[in-house]
Amino acid sequence: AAKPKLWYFPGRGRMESIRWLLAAAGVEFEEEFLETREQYEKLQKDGRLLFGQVPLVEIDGMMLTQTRAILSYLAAKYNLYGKDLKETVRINMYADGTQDLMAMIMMAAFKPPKEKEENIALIVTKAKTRYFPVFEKILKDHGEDFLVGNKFSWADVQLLEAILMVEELNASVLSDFPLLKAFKARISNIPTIKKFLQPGSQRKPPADSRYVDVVRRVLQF
Ligand SMILES: CCCCC[C@H]1O[C@@H](O)C[C@@H]1SC[C@H](NC(=O)CC[C@H](N)C(=O)O)C(=O)NCC(=O)O
Repeated sequence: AAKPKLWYFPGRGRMESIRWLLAAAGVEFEEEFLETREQYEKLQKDGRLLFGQVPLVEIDGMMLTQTRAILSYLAAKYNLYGKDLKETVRINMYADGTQDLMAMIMMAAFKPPKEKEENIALIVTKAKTRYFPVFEKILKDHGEDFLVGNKFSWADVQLLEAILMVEELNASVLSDFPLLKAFKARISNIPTIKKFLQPGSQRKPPADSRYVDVVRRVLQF
Protein backbone atom coordinates (compact mmCIF):
# COMPACT_ATOMS: atom_id res chain seq x y z
CA ALA A 1 0.00 0.00 0.00
CA ALA A 2 1.08 3.56 -0.64
CA LYS A 3 2.69 5.33 2.30
CA PRO A 4 0.58 8.01 4.02
CA LYS A 5 1.50 11.51 2.79
CA LEU A 6 1.54 14.55 5.09
CA TRP A 7 1.19 18.16 3.87
CA TYR A 8 2.26 20.81 6.37
CA PHE A 9 4.77 23.57 7.07
CA PRO A 10 8.38 22.52 7.77
CA GLY A 11 7.86 22.34 11.54
CA ARG A 12 5.86 20.81 14.39
CA GLY A 13 2.61 22.75 14.71
CA ARG A 14 -0.50 20.61 14.67
CA MET A 15 1.11 17.94 12.50
CA GLU A 16 3.74 16.82 15.01
CA SER A 17 1.32 14.59 17.01
CA ILE A 18 0.38 12.88 13.74
CA ARG A 19 4.06 12.22 12.96
CA TRP A 20 4.49 10.80 16.49
CA LEU A 21 1.50 8.48 16.20
CA LEU A 22 2.52 7.15 12.78
CA ALA A 23 6.10 6.65 13.98
CA ALA A 24 4.93 4.90 17.18
CA ALA A 25 2.81 2.57 15.03
CA GLY A 26 5.88 1.81 12.91
CA VAL A 27 4.28 3.34 9.80
CA GLU A 28 6.55 5.05 7.27
CA PHE A 29 5.18 8.27 5.83
CA GLU A 30 6.09 10.89 3.22
CA GLU A 31 5.98 14.65 3.69
CA GLU A 32 5.28 17.64 1.43
CA PHE A 33 6.41 20.90 3.01
CA LEU A 34 4.37 24.05 2.41
CA GLU A 35 6.84 26.91 1.97
CA THR A 36 4.97 29.14 -0.49
CA ARG A 37 1.52 30.68 -0.69
CA GLU A 38 1.14 29.12 -4.15
CA GLN A 39 1.47 25.58 -2.77
CA TYR A 40 -1.26 26.31 -0.20
CA GLU A 41 -3.55 27.95 -2.77
CA LYS A 42 -3.12 24.98 -5.11
CA LEU A 43 -4.26 22.58 -2.38
CA GLN A 44 -7.27 24.83 -1.80
CA LYS A 45 -8.04 25.12 -5.51
CA ASP A 46 -7.79 21.35 -5.93
CA GLY A 47 -10.42 21.03 -3.19
CA ARG A 48 -8.15 19.01 -0.89
CA LEU A 49 -8.61 21.17 2.23
CA LEU A 50 -12.13 20.71 3.61
CA PHE A 51 -12.10 23.94 5.62
CA GLY A 52 -9.16 25.49 3.81
CA GLN A 53 -6.78 24.35 6.53
CA VAL A 54 -3.81 22.04 7.10
CA PRO A 55 -2.73 19.48 8.48
CA LEU A 56 -3.64 17.42 5.44
CA VAL A 57 -2.99 13.66 5.41
CA GLU A 58 -3.51 11.46 2.37
CA ILE A 59 -4.14 7.89 3.52
CA ASP A 60 -6.22 4.91 2.31
CA GLY A 61 -7.41 6.87 -0.73
CA MET A 62 -8.73 9.74 1.40
CA MET A 63 -7.60 13.36 1.84
CA LEU A 64 -8.04 13.91 5.58
CA THR A 65 -7.96 17.22 7.48
CA GLN A 66 -8.85 18.15 11.08
CA THR A 67 -6.05 16.99 13.36
CA ARG A 68 -8.19 15.16 15.92
CA ALA A 69 -10.13 13.30 13.24
CA ILE A 70 -6.85 12.18 11.68
CA LEU A 71 -5.37 11.13 15.04
CA SER A 72 -8.51 9.17 15.94
CA TYR A 73 -8.48 7.42 12.57
CA LEU A 74 -4.82 6.46 12.97
CA ALA A 75 -5.24 5.34 16.60
CA ALA A 76 -8.12 3.05 15.58
CA LYS A 77 -6.38 1.81 12.44
CA TYR A 78 -3.21 0.83 14.32
CA ASN A 79 -4.92 -0.60 17.41
CA LEU A 80 -3.78 2.13 19.76
CA TYR A 81 -7.30 3.14 20.76
CA GLY A 82 -8.30 0.74 23.59
CA LYS A 83 -10.19 -2.57 23.67
CA ASP A 84 -13.66 -1.09 24.14
CA LEU A 85 -15.54 2.25 24.25
CA LYS A 86 -14.75 2.82 27.91
CA GLU A 87 -11.03 2.59 27.23
CA THR A 88 -11.39 4.66 24.05
CA VAL A 89 -13.11 7.53 25.87
CA ARG A 90 -10.33 7.55 28.49
CA ILE A 91 -7.74 7.67 25.75
CA ASN A 92 -9.66 10.58 24.17
CA MET A 93 -9.79 12.43 27.49
CA TYR A 94 -6.07 12.04 28.07
CA ALA A 95 -5.22 12.87 24.47
CA ASP A 96 -7.40 16.00 24.56
CA GLY A 97 -5.65 17.13 27.73
CA THR A 98 -2.17 16.70 26.29
CA GLN A 99 -3.33 18.37 23.05
CA ASP A 100 -4.48 21.38 25.09
CA LEU A 101 -1.09 21.59 26.78
CA MET A 102 0.80 21.24 23.50
CA ALA A 103 -1.43 23.83 21.80
CA MET A 104 -0.23 26.40 24.35
CA ILE A 105 3.36 25.66 23.38
CA MET A 106 2.50 25.74 19.67
CA MET A 107 0.85 29.16 19.94
CA ALA A 108 3.65 30.58 22.12
CA ALA A 109 5.92 30.61 19.07
CA PHE A 110 3.64 33.23 17.48
CA LYS A 111 3.57 35.57 20.49
CA PRO A 112 5.63 38.78 20.47
CA PRO A 113 9.14 38.20 21.89
CA LYS A 114 8.54 40.34 24.98
CA GLU A 115 5.64 38.06 26.03
CA LYS A 116 7.65 34.90 25.38
CA GLU A 117 9.29 34.51 28.80
CA GLU A 118 6.06 35.12 30.68
CA ASN A 119 4.23 32.78 28.33
CA ILE A 120 6.72 29.97 28.85
CA ALA A 121 6.54 30.38 32.63
CA LEU A 122 2.74 30.09 32.43
CA ILE A 123 2.94 26.94 30.30
CA VAL A 124 5.40 25.25 32.67
CA THR A 125 3.18 26.17 35.65
CA LYS A 126 0.12 24.75 33.87
CA ALA A 127 2.02 21.55 33.11
CA LYS A 128 3.17 21.19 36.74
CA THR A 129 -0.11 22.14 38.42
CA ARG A 130 -2.83 20.94 36.04
CA TYR A 131 -1.60 18.25 33.64
CA PHE A 132 1.34 16.32 35.08
CA PRO A 133 -0.27 15.74 38.53
CA VAL A 134 -3.22 14.07 36.76
CA PHE A 135 -1.03 11.63 34.87
CA GLU A 136 1.20 10.97 37.91
CA LYS A 137 -1.95 10.01 39.85
CA ILE A 138 -3.24 7.76 37.05
CA LEU A 139 0.06 5.88 36.98
CA LYS A 140 0.05 5.69 40.80
CA ASP A 141 -3.58 4.51 41.13
CA HIS A 142 -3.31 1.92 38.36
CA GLY A 143 0.24 0.82 39.11
CA GLU A 144 0.61 -0.17 35.47
CA ASP A 145 3.10 0.60 32.74
CA PHE A 146 0.58 2.34 30.46
CA LEU A 147 -2.15 4.93 31.00
CA VAL A 148 -5.10 2.83 29.80
CA GLY A 149 -5.85 -0.88 30.08
CA ASN A 150 -2.20 -1.63 30.78
CA LYS A 151 -1.67 -1.65 27.01
CA PHE A 152 0.33 0.80 24.91
CA SER A 153 -2.06 3.34 23.34
CA TRP A 154 -2.25 6.72 21.61
CA ALA A 155 -2.57 8.33 25.07
CA ASP A 156 0.92 7.10 26.02
CA VAL A 157 2.42 8.39 22.78
CA GLN A 158 0.96 11.85 23.25
CA LEU A 159 1.90 12.11 26.92
CA LEU A 160 5.52 11.34 26.06
CA GLU A 161 5.43 13.93 23.25
CA ALA A 162 4.04 16.52 25.68
CA ILE A 163 6.57 15.67 28.43
CA LEU A 164 9.49 16.13 26.02
CA MET A 165 8.07 19.43 24.74
CA VAL A 166 7.69 20.85 28.26
CA GLU A 167 11.18 19.64 29.19
CA GLU A 168 12.48 21.70 26.26
CA LEU A 169 11.10 24.73 28.12
CA ASN A 170 12.23 23.62 31.59
CA ALA A 171 14.55 20.61 31.92
CA SER A 172 13.67 19.91 35.56
CA VAL A 173 9.90 19.95 35.12
CA LEU A 174 9.57 16.28 36.13
CA SER A 175 11.51 16.70 39.40
CA ASP A 176 8.32 16.28 41.44
CA PHE A 177 6.88 13.48 39.27
CA PRO A 178 8.86 10.25 39.77
CA LEU A 179 6.28 8.03 38.08
CA LEU A 180 6.24 10.28 35.00
CA LYS A 181 10.04 10.10 34.94
CA ALA A 182 9.85 6.30 34.87
CA PHE A 183 7.03 6.46 32.29
CA LYS A 184 9.17 8.68 30.05
CA ALA A 185 12.08 6.24 30.20
CA ARG A 186 9.82 3.23 29.57
CA ILE A 187 7.90 4.66 26.62
CA SER A 188 11.03 6.23 25.08
CA ASN A 189 12.49 2.73 24.94
CA ILE A 190 9.68 1.25 22.86
CA PRO A 191 11.61 0.38 19.66
CA THR A 192 9.48 2.41 17.22
CA ILE A 193 9.61 5.46 19.51
CA LYS A 194 13.29 5.00 20.30
CA LYS A 195 13.93 5.12 16.54
CA PHE A 196 11.82 8.28 16.13
CA LEU A 197 13.84 9.95 18.92
CA GLN A 198 17.13 9.28 17.09
CA PRO A 199 18.67 12.12 15.05
CA GLY A 200 17.74 11.96 11.38
CA SER A 201 14.13 10.86 12.00
CA GLN A 202 11.15 12.85 10.70
CA ARG A 203 10.63 14.42 14.13
CA LYS A 204 10.71 18.21 13.84
CA PRO A 205 12.66 20.68 16.02
CA PRO A 206 11.02 23.26 18.30
CA ALA A 207 9.44 26.20 16.45
CA ASP A 208 11.96 28.91 15.55
CA SER A 209 11.62 32.28 13.82
CA ARG A 210 12.15 30.64 10.42
CA TYR A 211 9.17 28.36 11.00
CA VAL A 212 7.00 31.27 12.18
CA ASP A 213 8.03 33.30 9.13
CA VAL A 214 7.10 30.45 6.76
CA VAL A 215 3.68 30.00 8.40
CA ARG A 216 3.01 33.73 8.34
CA ARG A 217 4.07 33.91 4.70
CA VAL A 218 1.99 30.95 3.56
CA LEU A 219 -1.11 31.88 5.57
CA GLN A 220 -0.55 35.62 5.08
CA PHE A 221 -1.15 36.72 8.64
C1 LIG B 1 -1.49 32.64 15.99
C2 LIG B 1 -1.19 31.18 15.75
C3 LIG B 1 -1.40 30.79 14.30
C4 LIG B 1 -0.95 29.33 14.07
C5 LIG B 1 -1.12 29.03 12.62
C6 LIG B 1 -0.74 27.64 12.25
O1 LIG B 1 0.60 27.36 12.61
C7 LIG B 1 0.62 26.20 13.39
O2 LIG B 1 1.60 26.25 14.31
C8 LIG B 1 -0.75 26.13 14.00
C9 LIG B 1 -1.60 26.59 12.89
S1 LIG B 1 -1.93 25.24 11.72
C10 LIG B 1 -2.51 25.98 10.30
C11 LIG B 1 -4.02 26.28 10.37
N1 LIG B 1 -4.75 25.06 10.66
C12 LIG B 1 -5.67 25.02 11.60
O3 LIG B 1 -5.92 25.97 12.35
C13 LIG B 1 -6.39 23.70 11.72
C14 LIG B 1 -7.42 23.66 12.80
C15 LIG B 1 -8.19 22.36 12.78
N2 LIG B 1 -9.19 22.38 13.80
C16 LIG B 1 -7.25 21.17 13.03
O4 LIG B 1 -7.19 20.72 14.17
O5 LIG B 1 -6.63 20.66 12.08
C17 LIG B 1 -4.49 26.77 9.04
O6 LIG B 1 -4.45 26.03 8.06
N3 LIG B 1 -4.96 28.01 9.00
C18 LIG B 1 -5.40 28.58 7.74
C19 LIG B 1 -6.78 29.15 7.89
O7 LIG B 1 -7.42 28.85 8.93
O8 LIG B 1 -7.19 29.87 6.97
